[in-house]
Amino acid sequence: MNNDTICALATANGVGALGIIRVSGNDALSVVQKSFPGKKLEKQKSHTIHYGYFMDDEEAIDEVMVSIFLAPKSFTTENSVEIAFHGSPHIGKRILETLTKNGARMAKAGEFTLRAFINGRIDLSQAEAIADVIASENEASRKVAISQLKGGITNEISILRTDLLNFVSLIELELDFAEEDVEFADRSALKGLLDKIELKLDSLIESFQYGNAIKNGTAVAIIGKPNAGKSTLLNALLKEERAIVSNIAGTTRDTIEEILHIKGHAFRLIDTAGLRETQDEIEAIGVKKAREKVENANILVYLADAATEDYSEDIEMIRSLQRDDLKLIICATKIDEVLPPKYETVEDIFRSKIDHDFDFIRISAVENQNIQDLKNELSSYVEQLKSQENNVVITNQRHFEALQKSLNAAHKVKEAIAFQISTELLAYELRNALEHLGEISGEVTNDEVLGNIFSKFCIGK
Ligand SMILES: Nc1nc2c(c(=O)[nH]1)N(C=O)[C@@H](CNc1ccc(C(=O)N[C@@H](CCC(=O)O)C(=O)O)cc1)CN2
Ligand SMILES: Nc1nc2c(ncn2[C@@H]2O[C@H](COP(=O)(O)OP(=O)(O)OP(=O)(O)O)[C@@H](O)[C@H]2O)c(=O)[nH]1
Repeated sequence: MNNDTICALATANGVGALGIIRVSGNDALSVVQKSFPGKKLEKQKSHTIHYGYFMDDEEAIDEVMVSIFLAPKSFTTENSVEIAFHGSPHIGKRILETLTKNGARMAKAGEFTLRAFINGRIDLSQAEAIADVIASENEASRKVAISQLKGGITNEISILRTDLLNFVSLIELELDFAEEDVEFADRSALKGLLDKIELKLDSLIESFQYGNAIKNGTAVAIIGKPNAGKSTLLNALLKEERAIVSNIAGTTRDTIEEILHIKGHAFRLIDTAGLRETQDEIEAIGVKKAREKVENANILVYLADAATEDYSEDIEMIRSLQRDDLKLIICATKIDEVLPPKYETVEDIFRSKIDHDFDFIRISAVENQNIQDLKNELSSYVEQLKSQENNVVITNQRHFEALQKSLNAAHKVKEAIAFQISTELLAYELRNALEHLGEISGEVTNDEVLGNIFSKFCIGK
């Protein structure tokens, strides 16, 4: 690790009452001292705050407060200084320029947190939790991020790792004494441990569904034939919400999403850009576009006009879209236009033709009938994921993948035991399981993974 002294704006880039610049590294105090002549910073105690003017040569840039954190008692564990200035972006820029002249360099994205990780203050899952805390937008996401920051996942996993490590040592001992044909590691005890580990990993892996709902929201696709009432329903759902329209990069195509909050959880109502095109085009795109829309959705809300007679196309569409992990809600729309017996028959038609669980709701978007029922139904999807929740919820794709790989290796160890495959293979898969668990806390890692994680941080974090 290099010992450069780094600096960056820690607050958001824009006008504020105050702005804060952080400086971290061996020379943090002397770098700031050059511009803060009033007080001998080296002589001050850690965690003290000092008043004065920040100078560029003879020129006073701003009246500031300087806070000192002496190694190892700082976020990065290095000497750190924070400069709180009047929140003008111009002043922030002048101070950073001066610090650079004084011998600091501008920090890269995530570099403060990277240092906190490399210097052992936090593990990798905690570093990721910091990014999640910053990104949290509601109580649900804040709570899981803080629990992860406090070491939630690492604690769960380190117990499993310790037990596994124990067996790895015994198995390696067997390999060392291969000639003698002894068994140090009790196979049935190992199998017992693996059962326990599989259970734990299974439940952590399962929690990712809820974690994902918290972190990214639940994706809802609204599909139906032209004129079924999709736009009208969307407007009815979003009535009291300020619709946030976002372009999500990285998906195969541009999708527009409108965010709907129900009981503290976010639902992303997915719209594919360009779906509302001319009539010809809608017919041409049909199933293909609908499939793209539903591909990554958790819930499909299918709208069928209660006033029509023939539902064969709707049924065909639903059949071609249905998947086991997709919650299906069929809505008979425009019920204000028909008499009750009619929508009873609509439900019967769908019930007899679709061999997939679904909820059926009759709505009128125009008269705002039963829109709340639909919201409740959406909400119950998340509530039901939550009820499977364990204490620790996985919200991170990287952790999810590491847990899956570890579970896979655990399965293979069990196979190796059951079929009495070589001790070498057993040791190999055990180490594999261990290594994948270690990836989560970063005990096992590589530069590419680190680069990937920290480059996504903002500058100054
Ligand atoms: N001003 C300021 N506020 C901040 C941060 C910061 O860097 N600066 N943080 C940055 O993310 C977060 C808090 N995280 C921190 C973690 C550890 C230490 C620290 O100095 N720990 C020492 C001393 C602890 C003590 O005095 O009890 C230590 O643990 O040794 C500081 C901030 C949020 N608020
Ligand atoms: N009576 C009644 N009319 C409705 C209702 N919902 C939608 N409509 C009408 O049905 C027509 C089509 O509604 P849209 O919301 O544009 O339907 P859509 O599915 O978005 O249509 P496309 O954009 O062509 O796919 C409009 O004239 C709406 O006013 C409803 O609940 N009751």
